[in-house]
Amino acid sequence: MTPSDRALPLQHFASDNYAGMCPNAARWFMEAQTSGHEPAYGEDRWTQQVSEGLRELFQTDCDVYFVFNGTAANSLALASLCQSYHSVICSPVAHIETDECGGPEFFSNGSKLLVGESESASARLGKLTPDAVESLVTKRHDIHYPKPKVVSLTQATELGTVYSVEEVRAIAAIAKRRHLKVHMDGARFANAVATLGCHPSDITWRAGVDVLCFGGTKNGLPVGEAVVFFDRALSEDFAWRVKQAGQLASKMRFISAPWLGLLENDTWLANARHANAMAARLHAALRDVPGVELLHAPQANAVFARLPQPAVNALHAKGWRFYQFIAGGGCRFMCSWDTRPESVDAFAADIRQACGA
Ligand SMILES: Cc1ncc(COP(=O)(O)O)c(C=O)c1O
Ligand SMILES: C[C@H](O)[C@H](N)C(=O)O
Repeated sequence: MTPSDRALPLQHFASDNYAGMCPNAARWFMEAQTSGHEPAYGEDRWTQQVSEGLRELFQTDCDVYFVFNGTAANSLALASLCQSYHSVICSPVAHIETDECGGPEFFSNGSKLLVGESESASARLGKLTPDAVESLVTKRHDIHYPKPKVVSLTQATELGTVYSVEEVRAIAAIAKRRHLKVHMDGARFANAVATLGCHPSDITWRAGVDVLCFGGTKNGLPVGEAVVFFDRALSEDFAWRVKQAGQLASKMRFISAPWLGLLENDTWLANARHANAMAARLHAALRDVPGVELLHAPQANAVFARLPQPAVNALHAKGWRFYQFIAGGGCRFMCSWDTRPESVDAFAADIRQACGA
C-alpha cells in the first residue's frame, strides 16, 4: 500500500511548515473574519489582546510585533540590535547562517555572521557553546574586524536539540560580560519549552535573552511570527523597520487573532508536546531497523538519521517527503502539531521495508 492509498490525506516528515492551521487558531481567524470592518496595521483589538497575552505569558512588559515569517523576524530583530559594522555570533548550523539567503546581512546593511566553532559534544548537537562565543569575542579587537555585538541562539536548534536553562544562562552571561546582546531564534520555541517543562520566561529574559523571535507558523498558525523585545530600548523605531521591510500587515488581525488560539488554554504547548511525542514515537520505531543510523535522540520534534541512498530513493518513490540538506547530516524527519500516530507508524513501516528489514 502506498501513502496515497491510505484513507486519510498523506502527512509528510519534511517540515512542520507543511502542517495546516490548528483548530483553535482557525476558530480565532474566523472570529476576526466575521467581525466586519476593523482598524488596520495592528490597531485592531486582536493585536492588542494578543500582545497583552504575550506580556502575561512572559510575565514582563515586553514589546511585541508581528511579521509574516521567521526569516523576516530574525533579520529585522538582528538589524535592530546591531549596526552594519557589527557582527553576529551564531552556530555553524544556524538558520540565519544556512537558510535565510543573506536576510540578516541584508536587513542590517552588512552585519557579518561569525560562526562559532567548537569540537565539543554540544557543538556537534547544533548548539553554540560558551567557549565558541568567548573565542570569537576575544579573537581580535583591531579596527579591521567586524565588532561582535550579538549572540544568536536557536531554541530548539536546527538539529532538534534544546538548550537547557543553564546553557542559555551561561552564554548570556558571557554576552553580557562582553557587552553583546542576545537574540533567540525561536521558530520552534514552543517545542523547547515543552521539552524543558520550564516557564517561558526562564529561558528568555530571566536567562538574559534580549529579543525572542517566537515561532507561530510551525506551531499551528497559518502564518505569522512574533518578535518579542524584553528590553524596550532595543525596539525603538522597530515598527518603522518592519514597515520599510514590507512586513507590516495591513489586515494584521488575520495574523494576530490566530495567536489568541495558541495562547488559549496553552494550546501552543499542547501542539508542541504532541509534535515532540510523535518524534519520540518515530525514533523508537526506528531504533532497531538495520541500515538506519539514528544520529541522536530527539529533544524536540525532529528525528535525524542516516539511511542508505537506495532506501531514501524508495521512500521518495512511495511519495514520502523529507529533507536531507539540514545541517549537512543525514535525513531530517520533522513532526508537526497534527502528525498522526498512524502516519508515524506507516512511515516507520515503509522505512523498515525500504531498508530490507
Ligand atoms: C530554525 C528556523 N528558524 C527560522 C525559520 C524561519 O524560516 P521561514 O522564513 O521559512 O519562516 C525556520 C524555518 O522555517 C527554522 O527552521
Ligand atoms: C529548512 C527550511 O528553511 C525550514 N526552516 C524548515 O525547517 O523546514
